[in-house]
Amino acid sequence: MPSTAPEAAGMTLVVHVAAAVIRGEQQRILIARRPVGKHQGGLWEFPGGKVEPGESVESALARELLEELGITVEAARPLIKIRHDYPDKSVLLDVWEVTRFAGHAHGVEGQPVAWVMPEALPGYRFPEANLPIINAARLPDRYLITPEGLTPQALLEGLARALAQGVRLVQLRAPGLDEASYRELARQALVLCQGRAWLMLKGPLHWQDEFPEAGWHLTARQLREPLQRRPGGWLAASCHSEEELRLAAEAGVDFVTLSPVQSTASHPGSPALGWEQASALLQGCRLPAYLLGGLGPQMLSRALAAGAQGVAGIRSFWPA
Ligand SMILES: Nc1nc2c([nH]c(=O)n2[C@@H]2O[C@H](COP(=O)(O)OP(=O)(O)OP(=O)(O)O)[C@@H](O)[C@H]2O)c(=O)[nH]1
Ligand SMILES: [Mg+2]
Repeated sequence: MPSTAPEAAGMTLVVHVAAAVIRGEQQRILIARRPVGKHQGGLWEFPGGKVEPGESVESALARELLEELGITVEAARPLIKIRHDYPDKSVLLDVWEVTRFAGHAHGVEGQPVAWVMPEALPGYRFPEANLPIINAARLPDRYLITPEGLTPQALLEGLARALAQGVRLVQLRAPGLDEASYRELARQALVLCQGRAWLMLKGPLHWQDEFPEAGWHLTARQLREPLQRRPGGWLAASCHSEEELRLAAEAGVDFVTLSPVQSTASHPGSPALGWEQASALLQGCRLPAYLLGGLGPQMLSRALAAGAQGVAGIRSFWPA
């Protein structure tokens, strides 16, 4: 698709930028240092540059990475799009994950480059717009939500199987359990997940202090309550509308689920968004978002094309 960059959105000129999260060995990611004197100079960045008029974002990405790093892109997929207003400039960062490339990556323009582990990214200074990119680069493309109606024992057994299959992000959802049983289950699940996957818990925010290693997944209702963000684990939220996506962004959550994309057995009463509306909502959302609701792993490429971080699932992701 031809680019409209720089595009006029109302009165604001938005500079369309193609940027790359380049994966190398051991999942390391290439970052480069912006020359002092340039916009956001001296900070680290994901390599890339402006999309030229008439150029597609994929061509721009390939051209910029050849110019700046001397590499040829062989495989890439959309990761996240971030619209950001700096005091002096508005950008649309169109970020792609480069999963395969040829050539030896080096700073062609003399800029320092570094291959860093995803979890080390938060230790580098990036431009203000980049935080969601860092989160998107660290998060996996599948988010498992545990099915309801299972005993704690069955939940732990299923969780162990899911971890063995490589699941890296899990939400412990067990609405049928009383509070004490849920908290006990959470403690055991955290032990299972340690060093293998991130565990997201649900419940009142004052429980968080009991589970410092856990992430927290807020309900849409909790998004409307006063929120105290704690340092440490991930903070996520369940969103179903444009308003909730906006509240999540304002609350500073790290990622969201957007649901229901299709109608599901677990939530029969909720009207589905459908793919078209889900994609439209993602266009306006700067946070990594997992699509949820009647989707399975086979819908991953469609979700990525719609602008999602990936797919979240309950039954379809639960190991048999
Ligand atoms: N490449 C890149 N640009 C970023 C990032 N984050 C961010 O805010 N930007 C902003 O996006 C714009 C694109 O910048 P660029 O300087 O790379 O563009 P370019 O390669 O075409 O450079 P040029 O202006 O020297 O031709 C800049 O205003 C920059 O500050 C990032 O992670 N990577
Ligand atoms: Mg550049």
